[in-house]
Amino acid sequence: MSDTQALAAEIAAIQAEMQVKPEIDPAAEVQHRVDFIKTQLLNSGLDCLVLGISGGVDSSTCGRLCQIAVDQLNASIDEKRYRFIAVRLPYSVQADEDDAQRALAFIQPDVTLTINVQAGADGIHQSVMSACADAGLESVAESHADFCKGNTKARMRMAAQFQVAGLYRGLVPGTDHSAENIMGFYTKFGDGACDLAPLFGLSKRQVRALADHLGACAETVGKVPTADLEDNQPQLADEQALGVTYDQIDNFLEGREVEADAQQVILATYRRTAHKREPIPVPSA
Ligand SMILES: Nc1ncnc2c1ncn2[C@@H]1O[C@H](COP(=O)(O)OP(=O)(O)OC[C@H]2O[C@@H]([n+]3cccc(C(=O)O)c3)[C@H](O)[C@@H]2O)[C@@H](O)[C@H]1O
Ligand SMILES: Nc1ncnc2c1ncn2[C@@H]1O[C@H](COP(=O)(O)OP(=O)(O)OP(=O)(O)O)[C@@H](O)[C@H]1O
Ligand SMILES: [Mg+2]
Repeated sequence: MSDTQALAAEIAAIQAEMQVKPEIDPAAEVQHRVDFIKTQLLNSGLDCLVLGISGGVDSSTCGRLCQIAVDQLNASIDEKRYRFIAVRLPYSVQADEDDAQRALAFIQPDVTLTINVQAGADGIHQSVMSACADAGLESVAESHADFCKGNTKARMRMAAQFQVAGLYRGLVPGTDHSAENIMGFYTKFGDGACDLAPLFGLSKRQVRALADHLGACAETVGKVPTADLEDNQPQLADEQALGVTYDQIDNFLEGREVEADAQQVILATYRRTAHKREPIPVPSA
């Protein structure tokens, strides 16, 4: 096989793994994913869904799908057994809190909780930093420590959601879709940790199309994606961190033309983050 053929085969395999369709019917995708959520909840024997709502388009869309799913389940048994619990998880005060409130107004969750993750994230960060210093480990650049602390914030959010799920017999959906999945653009065992991933198989623009179909307002549908994890770079746009645009990632996923340099970044990032998509390695028997 020539290098060109090997590259084409690798791209085709990644596209198949990511399961993104070149075109979608948003109404059909909504019902398909609502049915998926209902099946997962029924099969679990549990009673609720617990999801962090940031104000971004991913959690707005996933949250609305969850609320529709529990509404449909309750209607089918004519009883209010199932609930969707939306969780606001600010680190102190969130700069784009207005967007989060807009998202909640769109989702209309059965229950909304607000859990400030600052004390937990700061506590573990400070304990880690002083333990490393006390042990004489070399100091790391302030920017790198802040980046790592950002991942701790994501893991605090994960811990909070799973505690609520434990308390009230719930599942934790995740908001990872294929444009994030291909780039490994999530915190391992942070927002990447979930019981089900209803948005998988969608590109970012397809997530926006579902949000629009569901009736989200233009601000939510078009909101600039941000992980907003770093103290030193608040509201950093994902596209700046990724080095490619979501349009370029979506074009790759949907099998459209992609500029050569963007394709290189996508492939290199996919390979580097393979460990996040693999099962945990174990020794052979
Ligand atoms: N080759 C390898 N084989 C097995 N494991 C490997 C490994 N390389 C790293 N690891 C492990 O993985 C860890 C690194 O992964 P991780 O902790 O995730 O950290 P990392 O991938 O470095 O950072 C997460 C990235 O995702 C972004 N993010 C996070 C959360 C939400 C969003 C969003 O879109 O909103 C984006 C965040 O801004 C950042 O750019 C290492 O510390 C190590 O434990
Ligand atoms: N401040 C927050 N409050 C509640 N949940 C949060 C918060 N920040 C992140 N999350 C959770 O972590 C998930 C991953 O964040 P991510 O930024 O990828 O999604 P988003 O904010 O919904 O959309 P976008 O990627 O467009 O910003 C969110 O979907 C949400 O479930
Ligand atoms: Mg976000």
